[in-house]
Amino acid sequence: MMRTKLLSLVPRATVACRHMSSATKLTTVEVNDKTGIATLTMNRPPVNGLNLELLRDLQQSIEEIEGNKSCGLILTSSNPTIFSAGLDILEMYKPDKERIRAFWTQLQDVWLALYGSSVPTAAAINGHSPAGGCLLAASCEYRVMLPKFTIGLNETQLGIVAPQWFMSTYLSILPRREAERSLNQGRMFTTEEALRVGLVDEIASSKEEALAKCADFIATFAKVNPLARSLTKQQFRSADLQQLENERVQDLEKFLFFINQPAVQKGLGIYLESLKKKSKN
Ligand SMILES: CCCCCCCCCCCCC/C=C/C(=O)SCCNC(=O)CCNC(=O)[C@H](O)C(C)(C)COP(=O)(O)OP(=O)(O)OC[C@H]1O[C@@H](n2cnc3c(N)ncnc32)[C@H](O)[C@@H]1OP(=O)(O)O
Repeated sequence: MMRTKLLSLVPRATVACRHMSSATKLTTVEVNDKTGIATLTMNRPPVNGLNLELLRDLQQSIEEIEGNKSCGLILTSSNPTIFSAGLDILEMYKPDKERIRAFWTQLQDVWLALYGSSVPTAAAINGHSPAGGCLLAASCEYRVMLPKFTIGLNETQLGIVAPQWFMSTYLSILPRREAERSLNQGRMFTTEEALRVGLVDEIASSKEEALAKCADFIATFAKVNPLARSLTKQQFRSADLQQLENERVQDLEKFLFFINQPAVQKGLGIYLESLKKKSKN
């Protein structure tokens, strides 16, 4: 907060972008002084796996952006080929009892903050975006993706089940038939396929272009009354948000029960091994 206040004293002409949060975190926030748009970058090598710490930083950054009166939020990644590999499977495989509770609760918080954000949101998807990575992108209002990557909710391929609020997020973008079929299949879409079904809105040839297209989308609201816009967005999303708010505890217990099933643990172990083998080849 102190940092933000001090930065606001710096004459505007001298800085094009203000770094609002520290690079020691797993996320950074940069606010463009010209457009007022905040870019939130995930930075957890090697694959932006969503572990407890990255989720905490994501939530703090979203709150920071909500609090600093930014005109919009663009979510992206510092990794040139991976937006996010989704939930860090190591959080769910042979989990620590207390930590896994905190982890899932934090994921719920991030989704509530991002899906329910009062500012316009867009994702510059500059790399692969499976499962939890897709959830983050899909929680935004607009998506621009680079070619030759993949995106989708692939949970069933791992022998796990996307909970109701993952499904609601998909349903806020895709026609019901497409959402149901691709979730059942655990389908990963190529960039071109994602554009065709409407999972992404545009394709860009570079990260810079993706960020610019996201900024253009956010700029479409420049002349719209911000309160009217955000209350309208809230009305569209409130049923989904309320459902998770009302069922948070049950959702956590369902997750814990499911993830601790021996068959699920065995499946996650095999999947992790296959990822490790692949990375060694
Ligand atoms: C009645 C109804 C009941 C309902 C109940 C509901 C209960 C809820 C159940 C649980 C729901 C959970 C929802 C889960 C969501 C998820 O997000 S699960 C995660 C899914 N993610 C993936 O499948 C992606 C896996 N990764 C990849 O496909 C690739 O890594 C990549 C992202 C395409 C990148 O490829 P590449 O650049 O080639 O990198 P790699 O060499 O593959 O990986 C580098 C190292 O990173 C490790 N790694 C990759 N992904 C993950 C990950 N998600 N978690 C942990 N670690 C990961 C990989 O193993 C490599 O590690 P090293 O070998 O040690 O280098």
